[in-house]
Amino acid sequence: MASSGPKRVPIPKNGVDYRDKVVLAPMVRSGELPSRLLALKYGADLVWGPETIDRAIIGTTRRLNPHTSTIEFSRLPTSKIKNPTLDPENRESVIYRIHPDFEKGRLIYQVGTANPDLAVQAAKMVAPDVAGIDVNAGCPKPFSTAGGMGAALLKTPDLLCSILTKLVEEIGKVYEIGISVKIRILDKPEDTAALVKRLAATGITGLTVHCRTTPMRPRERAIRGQLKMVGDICREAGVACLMNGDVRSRAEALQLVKEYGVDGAMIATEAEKNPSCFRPEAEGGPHEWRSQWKTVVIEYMRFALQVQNRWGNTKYLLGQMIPGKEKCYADMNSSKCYQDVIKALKLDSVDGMLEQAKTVDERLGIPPRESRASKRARIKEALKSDAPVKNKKERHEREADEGPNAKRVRLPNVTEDSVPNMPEAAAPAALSV
Ligand SMILES: Cc1cc2nc3c(=O)[nH]c(=O)nc-3n(C[C@H](O)[C@H](O)[C@H](O)COP(=O)(O)O)c2cc1C
Repeated sequence: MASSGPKRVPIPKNGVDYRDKVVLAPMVRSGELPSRLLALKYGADLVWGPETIDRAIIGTTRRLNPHTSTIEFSRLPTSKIKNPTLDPENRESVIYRIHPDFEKGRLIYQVGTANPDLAVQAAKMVAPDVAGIDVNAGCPKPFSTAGGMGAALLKTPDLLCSILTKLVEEIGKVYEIGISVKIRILDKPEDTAALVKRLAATGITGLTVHCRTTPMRPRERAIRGQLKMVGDICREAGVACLMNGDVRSRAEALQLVKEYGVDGAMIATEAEKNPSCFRPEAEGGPHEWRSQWKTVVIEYMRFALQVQNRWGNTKYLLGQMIPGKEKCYADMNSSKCYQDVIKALKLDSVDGMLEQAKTVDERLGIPPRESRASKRARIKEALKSDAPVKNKKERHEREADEGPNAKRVRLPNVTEDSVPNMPEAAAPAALSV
């Protein structure tokens, strides 16, 4: 990889060298702990956590969860304050979760901020547990830019530089971890160049450039025309430069890094769908998604259960990883708890996963519920011989099967909603006549 240069900012003792790395991008929702662990398992060199706003992490309580061996930063949800009887370990209150063993030296915390003091306060909360702090200066969403955060910082370079300088002085140097920034390109290359020069002079050790301008939609092709220039400026300043935008695999990343003279690459959307994109070619490269998604999903489920991931997040990620055309996509979508989804994915016979799912449901306080798909299948089964006859042809067919005098008993008012939850084995008997 192109990592030689006239100058190199020294690598902090507890921090990371961003050079020669293919990394998982920061992704709200899609960058929670199980997703990061899976990316690492498949070979990601570093993982970014989802952007977490400074005020969200400030004031949280750090504790080790003995059930999962993870460090959790949590706060009391408002509902819990109103109702003190709620389970004190309610997962919904966890703002950020880290696996101190698996992520050691490889996790970058991304902060959303528009205020140097709050940025430092937030960074102090997690600094002993992470290898670097990254500032989000690229998010175009109104919830970020409205507060002057994310891509809005590209228009206030003085503020962005003061945030980075303060983080370098009060966090980077004190905790000896890396400080970096993630930006987007600006319309004019000369404006991007001027900005990157200023940022690189703040003492940061890494800079990621997302090769899209702020108004560009994710589906628009990344523009790589300014990339070499950004890489050159960073190298001149001794700052590692990661490229981002439309990188789909480790192999492609390595080739692009060479082509554009940057130090590494960051993958987002492809990793969300198929984290095996980080697999080295020597290990077979990425799985072919449409045919082998299940291999990846099984590994994901192992991590989700192991760290007792929030159910809603697990379901969301499964929605990204399972091709929409698969039959089990709909079943997964109607799942209401871990036990449901394990059955929907037909993983009940895999390594005690169903048992584990039961424990996790209990720990997360998710009441056992039957999915719509399973309920529908059960009702269909129970009503099979009693379904109303639609037309003459159907009646003839049925009479041929059962004889004209076959006893036909309709179940009164049995609808999908009126069938109570009951063990599947008990259902047909309860409905038989
Ligand atoms: C679901 C999702 C969430 C994202 N959240 C963040 C975020 O928290 N912080 C950030 O800097 N960028 C975020 N991004 C942008 C990505 O990090 C990345 O810059 C962008 O998707 C381009 O990379 P790609 O072409 O590989 O998808 C997010 C993207 C996606 C798809």
